[in-house]
Amino acid sequence: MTLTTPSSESEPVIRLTDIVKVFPTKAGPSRVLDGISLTVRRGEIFGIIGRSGAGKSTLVRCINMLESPTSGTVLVDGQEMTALSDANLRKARHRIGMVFQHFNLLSSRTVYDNVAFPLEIAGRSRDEIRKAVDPLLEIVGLADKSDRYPAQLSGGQKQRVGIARALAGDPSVLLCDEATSALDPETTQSILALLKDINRRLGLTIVLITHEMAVVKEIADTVVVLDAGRVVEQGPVFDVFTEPQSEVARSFVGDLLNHDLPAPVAARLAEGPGEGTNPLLRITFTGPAANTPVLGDLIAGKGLQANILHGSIDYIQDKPYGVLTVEVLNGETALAPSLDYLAANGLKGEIVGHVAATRRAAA
Ligand SMILES: Nc1ncnc2c1ncn2[C@@H]1O[C@H](COP(=O)(O)OP(=O)(O)OP(=O)(O)O)[C@@H](O)[C@H]1O
Repeated sequence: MTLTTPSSESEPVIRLTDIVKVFPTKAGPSRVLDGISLTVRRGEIFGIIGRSGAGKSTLVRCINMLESPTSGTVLVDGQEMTALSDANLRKARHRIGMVFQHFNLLSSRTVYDNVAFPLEIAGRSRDEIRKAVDPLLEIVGLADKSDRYPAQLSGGQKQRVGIARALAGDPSVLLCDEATSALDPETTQSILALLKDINRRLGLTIVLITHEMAVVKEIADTVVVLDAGRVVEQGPVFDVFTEPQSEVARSFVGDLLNHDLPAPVAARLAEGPGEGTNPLLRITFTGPAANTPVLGDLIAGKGLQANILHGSIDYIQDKPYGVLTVEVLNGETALAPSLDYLAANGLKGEIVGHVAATRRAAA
């Protein structure tokens, strides 16, 4: 096994071009996917996020052709899925593993037999099946539970079986449809860690759809934001988190990174600048600039007198991202040089409002 790191130079493994899906409904045709084009590169974890009804499940089902697009092309591992005969499509699907929100295990089969199932269907011998299944149960940490039935497992253990089963056909791509949505936060963490481990150790490309930005933030390299069947934003997870461009991405990111002012501070917001108010300065730290001793420099070097009101620091793809909101007590003299200092050091400084002053600058 080799450790792999995806990069923008990795070859494309999935390429969707102008995918449209129209469902007939009683109320008339419903255009659920409206011209989606995207590229997933080998070895990356690719997140697709959107609100309920955005078209995520339909899109992911178009990748393995459980749903056939009304128009557009689906290329997986060099094969045009949209042009295959039924027999060749069945073969091509063996190379695409899928993990479901509700596990979809066979209740009358043991853990071992659930994982073995796709290999039985593919006509493998008992010996071949054992050689494939035993290491998979090791990878997902269920080697000691191979004789149990699904009803005797926790939700997280069931999903581990689902993941092992999806890996049984030695897929080149793993599709995860809300794989952690039915799990509690702690179990979610352990399943995400397992997916990340599988991605890194096996170099397996993973596409995961979710409505939770925390999931994307935890493990994805690239993210696409879907809204009403269209891609409204896409890019490296760090970029989408730190500079979201679309309204949908902003609302997902805002919820998670808590940019909003805490209620007691918001209650002090004044209509605008004026007598008896102080400016609120928000400083955003990203990447290497996060290691600059900003506050010390501003206070000691620029004479800033500031009251810290709110702050957080987070790590996205192991890179720090922080936001600090301070009330500036001596804005008339220190604000301009402070903003210049921030700009010169590659940090974002912005005035996000004014609050009724409760303290004045020390003379
Ligand atoms: N077979 C179908 N016939 C008609 N409409 C459908 C069909 N399947 C899905 N839809 C509609 O397509 C839209 C997108 O559904 P989809 O399940 O892809 O969204 P989603 O983003 O995965 O939502 P959720 O997070 O709630 O699962 C919804 O409005 C849904 O009602």
